[in-house]
Amino acid sequence: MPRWKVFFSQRLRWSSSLTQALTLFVVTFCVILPLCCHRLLYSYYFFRFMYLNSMSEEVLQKSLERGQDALRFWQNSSPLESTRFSDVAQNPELLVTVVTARRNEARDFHYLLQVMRQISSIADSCGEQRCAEVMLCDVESGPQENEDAKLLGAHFKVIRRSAQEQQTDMGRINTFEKEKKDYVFCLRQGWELVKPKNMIILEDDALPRHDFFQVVKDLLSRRFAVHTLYIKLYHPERLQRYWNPEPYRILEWVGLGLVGATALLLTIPYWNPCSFSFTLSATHLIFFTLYFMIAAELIGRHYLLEVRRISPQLYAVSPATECCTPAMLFPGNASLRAADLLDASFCYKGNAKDMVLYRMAKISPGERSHSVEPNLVTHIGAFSSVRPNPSRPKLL
Ligand SMILES: CC(=O)N[C@H]1[C@@H](OP(=O)(O)OP(=O)(O)OC[C@H]2O[C@@H](n3ccc(=O)[nH]c3=O)[C@H](O)[C@@H]2O)O[C@H](CO)[C@H](O)[C@@H]1O
Repeated sequence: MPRWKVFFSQRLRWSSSLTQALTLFVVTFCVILPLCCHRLLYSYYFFRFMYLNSMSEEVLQKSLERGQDALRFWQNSSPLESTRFSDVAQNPELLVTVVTARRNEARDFHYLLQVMRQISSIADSCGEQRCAEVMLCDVESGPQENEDAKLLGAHFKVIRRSAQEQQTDMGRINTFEKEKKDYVFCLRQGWELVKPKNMIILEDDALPRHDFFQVVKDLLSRRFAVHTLYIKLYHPERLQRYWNPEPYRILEWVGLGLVGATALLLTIPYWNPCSFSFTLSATHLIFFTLYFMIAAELIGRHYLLEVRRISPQLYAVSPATECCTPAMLFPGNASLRAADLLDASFCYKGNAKDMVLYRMAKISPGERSHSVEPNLVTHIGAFSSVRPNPSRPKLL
């Protein structure tokens, strides 16, 4: 064949491959995904300007209704029905301590009542024995009392920081140091009172999911748990993206792309509807790996993680991420070690207890910390009790 013919046929092949690739990208990323994902809150395609306000209002409204329901539930339930919770057994396999303070701005939402109602309804989900002993740790220090904690006093064991201790804190330390001291108090009291084999500390706006105890049980049966200072059971959804500085996520991302690309290239000859001229080659593998990686990030890693809920064994464990402590599992006597580490640091704005714990675990010899994904609790606290709030908080 003359050289000019070879040249042109090569150019034609290249340009046809390029056109196919471009068409695929445009159709996927500019048509199909925007159509499918524009209502997904944690997707890059989320139409914030159209849906954020209405979705935020809807979530606030639902939380308010759940709060009012929970209030009626606890007001109407006889203490006798739930004395099973107020008698806390010694040396339980698991103790759940819920840290609570009065929430003036979100009084009507009754976060604590919602959380305790959910815990009481899933506490028997582990088979014959109750999944955990449950305790409340009321750290309210203001002149008004924590009414929700008072109402629950008839159903659960409640421990309180002594008035004298709180007086010492008041006015002398900032909110974040006070929050840390409260947390340390609850960690130590829980341990001293019942000597549990493992402890969970929940913040009063962390609503456990239905499979909470099954997954915790599975985590505790895995070998890594023995050598762990803490396992984070929640990380904010908005920070779950691949494009975040967490090294293990990059591995997961590339792995996902490679698996998707290989599966596609191996199966394409059997179902190729448009007769694309794809064959298994390094260029195609790289192209489709990138294609799947971009798609996964744009759809939102959060939604891919949801698939893991199929079974407790599928929940992923990775090195701990920085932010937030709404739900923390302390295996063995780690709660005492964590209390000591927190006690040794001073908290202030920008250096709250979550950051301190994360950093202390990193620099303390022999200590390791982990996160589990997807989340085991839903964070329902739209209004913070330690930071200023907007009048109508948004979901993002
Ligand atoms: C979802 C999320 O990102 N939550 C984090 C955010 O909390 P938030 O800013 O959302 O504050 P929050 O109102 O959820 O309070 C966190 C916890 O502190 C308790 N509390 C409050 C006031 C007080 O004087 N003493 C006290 O112990 C309160 O009962 C709750 O259990 O920042 C905190 C650190 O500052 C923690 O890292 C929270 O996990």
